[in-house]
Amino acid sequence: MLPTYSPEPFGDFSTSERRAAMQRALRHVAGQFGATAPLLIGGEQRLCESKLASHNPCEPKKIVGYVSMADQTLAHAAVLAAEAAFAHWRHVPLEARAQVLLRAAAIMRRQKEELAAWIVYEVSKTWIEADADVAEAIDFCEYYARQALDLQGRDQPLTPYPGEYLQLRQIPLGPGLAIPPWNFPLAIATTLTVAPIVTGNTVVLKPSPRAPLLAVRLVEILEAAGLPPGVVNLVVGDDAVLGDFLVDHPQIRFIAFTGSKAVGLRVLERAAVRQPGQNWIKRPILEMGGKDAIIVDASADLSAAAEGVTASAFGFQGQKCSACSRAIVVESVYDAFLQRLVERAGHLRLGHAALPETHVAAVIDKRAFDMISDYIALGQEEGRLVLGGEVVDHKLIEDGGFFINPTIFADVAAHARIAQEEIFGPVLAVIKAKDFDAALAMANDTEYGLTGALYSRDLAHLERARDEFHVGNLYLNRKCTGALVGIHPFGGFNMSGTNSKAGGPDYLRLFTQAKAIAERL
Ligand SMILES: NC(=O)c1ccc[n+]([C@@H]2O[C@H](COP(=O)([O-])OP(=O)(O)OC[C@H]3O[C@@H](n4cnc5c(N)ncnc54)[C@H](O)[C@@H]3O)[C@@H](O)[C@H]2O)c1
Ligand SMILES: N[C@@H](CCC=O)C(=O)O
Repeated sequence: MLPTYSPEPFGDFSTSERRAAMQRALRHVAGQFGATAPLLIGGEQRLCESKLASHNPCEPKKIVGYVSMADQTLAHAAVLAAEAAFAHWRHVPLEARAQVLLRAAAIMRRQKEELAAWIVYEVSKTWIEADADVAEAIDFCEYYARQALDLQGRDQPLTPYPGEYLQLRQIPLGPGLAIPPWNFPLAIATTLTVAPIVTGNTVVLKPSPRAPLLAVRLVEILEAAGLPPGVVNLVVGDDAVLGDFLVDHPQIRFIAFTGSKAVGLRVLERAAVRQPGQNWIKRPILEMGGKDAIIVDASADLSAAAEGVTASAFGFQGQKCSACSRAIVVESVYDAFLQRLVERAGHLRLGHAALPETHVAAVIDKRAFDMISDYIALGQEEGRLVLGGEVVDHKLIEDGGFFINPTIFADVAAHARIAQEEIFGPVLAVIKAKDFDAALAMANDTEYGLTGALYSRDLAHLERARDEFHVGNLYLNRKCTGALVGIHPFGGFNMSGTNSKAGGPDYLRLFTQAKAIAERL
């Protein structure tokens, strides 16, 4: 019998052993820089002539590694491999499928620092953020292994009917796509891949070209955990070449996507079109962006609120869908809160992700750097700069890293562009509300609805937030990032996606279809 699920503890880097282990892992991984990883199709490693380089955002001249790049012929081969593997994988006993996830979790646990080190270098997460990414990947494997045994290991209860033997079975869908974003390169690649396979589906995993190496690591781990050939196939390449091609492919049955609103909506539209030879309705599972707000009311503990807003806005450089990008503060405490916030966020240290003392490191790449810089320029017109703002010109930094200071604009109007559009960087808009009602209305007045938080000691306000704050993940008197698998099922409303609730009790159901069987006795 499996022990009860509980989330993987976070690394405690205050101990000298853990710090030394992480330093060793960083050196070990740096020693492997520049290697070329193959694609994996039908269990065969495929090295191609064209290669994608993955750069360290803190030192972009350093290439962390290369991955072979697929063209459409190889992408097609990957879909056919997933289709072929489905014929046998769907019949592999559930316990054996769950075992693969449990073994993968055990391997990840053994390689915890090494995986975190790859994340530090590939996407520029600080130690604690990288460690949390690995812990979440482990949690997804452990949690879904148990959930699958619950969902598919027994027939679902039905109302008895005289003279009939009744069953309701959850069966897999078929071969599908897993399309993760770059910002949780291990955790989200893991949830989008292992949830479908444990329920008997097969997968073509197409990671973001901005962070392909952790997907390579994931596939290696799944192979080492005993996953048969073809059950997960890895293709990496240009979005313009592979994106629409894979989404449109007639043999694809479901698309598990996490990323931006624009791409999510594109996937949704294209998936709705029936292609020649396609005998099913494709099932899109889409988790998209956010414009998440933290409300601070007149009764709030302002120091706790400043701490929570700082962590939510600037953790991983604000590059989380859950990041707080709007602090909505009631007039009577606005100045006092702002002062505490600026003081708190002003202590954040900008630096290389590989250094343990760093709080905020580089953003993912030049494209992100330029886009965030444009929003900072716009913020100068739309608000009053109270922290940061000067974009650190990457040319001025010796290694050319894409560093941007934590930036806060105060007195931003609720409908300003920096208060409505997802910036996905370390930029926070602080908005004044005349009272709690106005604050709640502003918080809900966006096209998104992913995370939100309220800092308050007023029981009536906390109750109103439970009822009226329209977000998929609501947090009361705590930060709005850091959902834990099995504890805070994650996914939003409105343009934030289809509310799939990764790490929740219904998630696996999205990768199955229900078959009702009645036998006359
Ligand atoms: N709601 C969530 O759970 C969640 C979690 C993490 C990130 N996000 C969101 O993801 C975004 C950041 O990630 P990103 O920059 O990688 O997003 P993105 O939309 O640019 O890319 C997401 C994935 O889609 C792929 N892609 C791009 N064009 C495609 C196409 N035409 N067809 C198919 N796939 C295509 C990318 O290569 C990548 O793998 C932010 O908006 C963030 O809020 C949401
Ligand atoms: N699940 C993560 C966010 C994932 C999006 O980037 C959190 O809860 O902070």
